[in-house]
Amino acid sequence: MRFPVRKFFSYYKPYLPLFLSVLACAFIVSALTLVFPLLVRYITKDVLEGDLSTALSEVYWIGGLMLVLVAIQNIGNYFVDYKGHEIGARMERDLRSELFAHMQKLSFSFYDKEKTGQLMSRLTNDLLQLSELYHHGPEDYLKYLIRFIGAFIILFFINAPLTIAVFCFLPFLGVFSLYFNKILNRALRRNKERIADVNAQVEDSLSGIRVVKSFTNELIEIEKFNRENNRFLDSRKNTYKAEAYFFNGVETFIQLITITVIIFGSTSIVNQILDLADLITFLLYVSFMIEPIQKLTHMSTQFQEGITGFQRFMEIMNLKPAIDNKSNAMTMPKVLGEITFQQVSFRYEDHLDDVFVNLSLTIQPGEYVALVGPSGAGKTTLCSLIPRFYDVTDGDVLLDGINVRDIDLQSLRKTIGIVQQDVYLFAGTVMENIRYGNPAASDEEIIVAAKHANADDFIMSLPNGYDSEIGQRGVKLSGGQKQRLSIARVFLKNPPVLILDEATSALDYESENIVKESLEMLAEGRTTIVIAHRLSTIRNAERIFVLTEDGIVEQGSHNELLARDGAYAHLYSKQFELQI
Ligand SMILES: Nc1ncnc2c1ncn2[C@@H]1O[C@H](COP(=O)(O)OP(=O)(O)OP(=O)(O)O)[C@@H](O)[C@H]1O
Repeated sequence: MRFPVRKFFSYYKPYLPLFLSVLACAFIVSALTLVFPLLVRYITKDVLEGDLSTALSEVYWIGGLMLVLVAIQNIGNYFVDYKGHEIGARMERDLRSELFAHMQKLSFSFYDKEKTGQLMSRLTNDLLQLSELYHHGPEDYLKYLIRFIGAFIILFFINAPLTIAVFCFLPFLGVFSLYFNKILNRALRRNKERIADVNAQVEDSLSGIRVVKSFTNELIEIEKFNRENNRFLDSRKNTYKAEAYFFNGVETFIQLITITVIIFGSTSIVNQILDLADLITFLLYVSFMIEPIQKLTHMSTQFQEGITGFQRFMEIMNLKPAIDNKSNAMTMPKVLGEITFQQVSFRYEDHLDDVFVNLSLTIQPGEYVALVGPSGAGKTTLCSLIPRFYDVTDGDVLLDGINVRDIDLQSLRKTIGIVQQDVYLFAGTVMENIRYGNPAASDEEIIVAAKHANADDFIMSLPNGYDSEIGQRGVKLSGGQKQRLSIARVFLKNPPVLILDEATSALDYESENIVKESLEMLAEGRTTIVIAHRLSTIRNAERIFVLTEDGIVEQGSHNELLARDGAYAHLYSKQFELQI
């Protein structure tokens, strides 16, 4: 991936005035640094040429001048350090926010492929060195470039042949640095991938800690973690090896430069081409030239980390959401809730087989229908096409006769409420979790929704009522209680279309009855699609669709389908036998 230079620099835009003042300050500080060896040269020449009384008085005023310069430099450095770092940190914050906002837009198909822990790593670890790069990058390069060019000019005036001898090493040093920067970039990129794998492993193991413990598989998890941790160590070892080659290679060049100056300088003194004061000044300016090389070499790891972090940031930013709004997407006015699948075919990305082909069906506004069929037939998938969690491979899905692809995504998804078997609650209070259904709802509306969902009684029995913390993913609640909170959330959302995907299948008999009651209330006046394995729960559906790998093979009421003695009757009798 080529480094996106323009995009990288675009993040300076909001802070340009402040950043330019930091740069100007860095410029002044660097330029002032160049004056010091000249002052030293001035004094040394006076002392060496024997004019001691003048030298002494000049030492005082030059010393005073140096103090003033040092004070200006330190104030300037304080401003550069503090404000420069602040700007860098702000920019890193901006990138992180932008990445998170972008991730929110990416579609299900993206999340099907990516591991959560790795994405977390991109958001945190990867961006950590960016503030340093944004701050130190331009500022240090400017600072050191000024010193370097300044030192070169002054050196050239002191002794041109010696300066040229010193500069002969630089092209080699340049090629050497470029080569190792490439190797470092690769090594640091691998580091980031490996730490992302470690994060993914932690996320996976800790999210499933209950399963780990119930199977007493802690040792397996520790082994898996250690494997990733060791891979991270290996990649770091490679990075340190590259760094050691690089740093020491640069040091060798620097030593060669110093030795050259000493040998050529000493012979020049012997040949009376150069005096001692010039040689001291020369050595000071050479150190001025060398210091930038050393500093930039040692910072190159940080810079490269920032660069690889930015490249990995751009990999995600360049991804377009697989499902997005059309430019002229329409906002739905009042939705009646008619749902039509027209010759719909669907295949998951990277999969060879279609989940269904040429499937057609229509659900009337306000109708209560059930979707049954063997596991893996595609019931959940079919329902996920209505809110466009995935787009059809072929055919159309219509809501009130309008193609869902033509509807603004927010507007479309606002019309659909989903209650699943797998309830996801956020760490926070009961109130906050129900409010998720409608962030603008008042406390009173939330309590009404909870009452409709048969949740008010148990909420009031919690230590802090609606303000009780429910723990990560709602661990402090029972399955039935979590389900009732999720139903309250949908009551609050008040959508005209409802999808109940195995909403009661994980519950015991008593909880199931309470939840069923609230679901029936929720379904009133809405187009409702119920996905159920337990056929006894959908007997009252107006129509039942039987979905198998051959598509919709039957539809009708419970009694009609039993009378037909086909697939549904077969499924039903199988379940009935099992229950006996
Ligand atoms: N995100 C996904 N990526 C790839 N394939 C998937 C994905 N989700 C489901 N599938 C596959 O699509 C097919 C249909 O799955 P789906 O969950 O829709 O079936 P289902 O009828 O709802 O099953 P169940 O009754 O067991 O919940 C299955 O073969 C499944 O493996």
